[in-house]
Amino acid sequence: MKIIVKKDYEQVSQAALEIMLDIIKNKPNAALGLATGSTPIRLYELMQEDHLKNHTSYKNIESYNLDEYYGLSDDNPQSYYYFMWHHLFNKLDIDKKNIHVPSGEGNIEDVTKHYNELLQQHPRDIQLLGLGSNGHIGFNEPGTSFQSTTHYIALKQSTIEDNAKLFFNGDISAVPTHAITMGIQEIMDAKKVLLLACGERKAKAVKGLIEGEVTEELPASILQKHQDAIIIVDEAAASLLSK
Ligand SMILES: O=P(O)(O)OC[C@H]1O[C@](O)(CO)[C@@H](O)[C@@H]1O
Repeated sequence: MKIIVKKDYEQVSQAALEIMLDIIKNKPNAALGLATGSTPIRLYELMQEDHLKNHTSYKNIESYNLDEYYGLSDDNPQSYYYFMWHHLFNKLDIDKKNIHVPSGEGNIEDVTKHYNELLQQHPRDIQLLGLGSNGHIGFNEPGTSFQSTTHYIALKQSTIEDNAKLFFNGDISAVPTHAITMGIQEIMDAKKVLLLACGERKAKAVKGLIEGEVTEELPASILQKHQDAIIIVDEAAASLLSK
């Protein structure tokens, strides 16, 4: 694992941009594993700015998102599909048919089977990740098997509380209690993994991820075993690291 500590959120986002652009420019048909949450928002803005200024092409880029709330349709402003359009895709020249987000509706078995098959057929060149304050990646909550593939999961109360900030007026009662998430095995299948974490609230999970034992109780710790994982954190998120 390569650990990069940057001063603040802006510098974390700039460093992440360089890594993303390196892939996109060198492989115009790259498959990107993308994430939601508040952390990648600035990175996505920078990608949009770069596209408008430098015309980096996304015409043949494919995207595969980590997760979706169960019970929300694509056009629900609180869905992750909508989030991705709003924060990233709307300003890129990406082909709509190359955008993939697990469906938050329909028969759970069908939805998970379909996404599993899709991921098997399209290995990701990079997987971008945020980090839950409880150490989750995607919506793989503590206790999820490292062998998991796409599945339906009940969100922990702490995740519901953390994520309420992205809902209208921070309304916790509006946050769905379940989600469909890419599994840990599928995250590990990506050629490169890029995890971003900022703020003091993430410091404990960052310490566990980097210095703790590899355990299903802290899902992100599995990244210690990935052959090309890059962790970029700001000083606040790095504050509990011993070196
Ligand atoms: O970046 P934030 O807002 O702290 O949130 C991270 C969250 O986003 C996600 O990446 C959603 O997929 C989860 O891993 C986590 O719940």
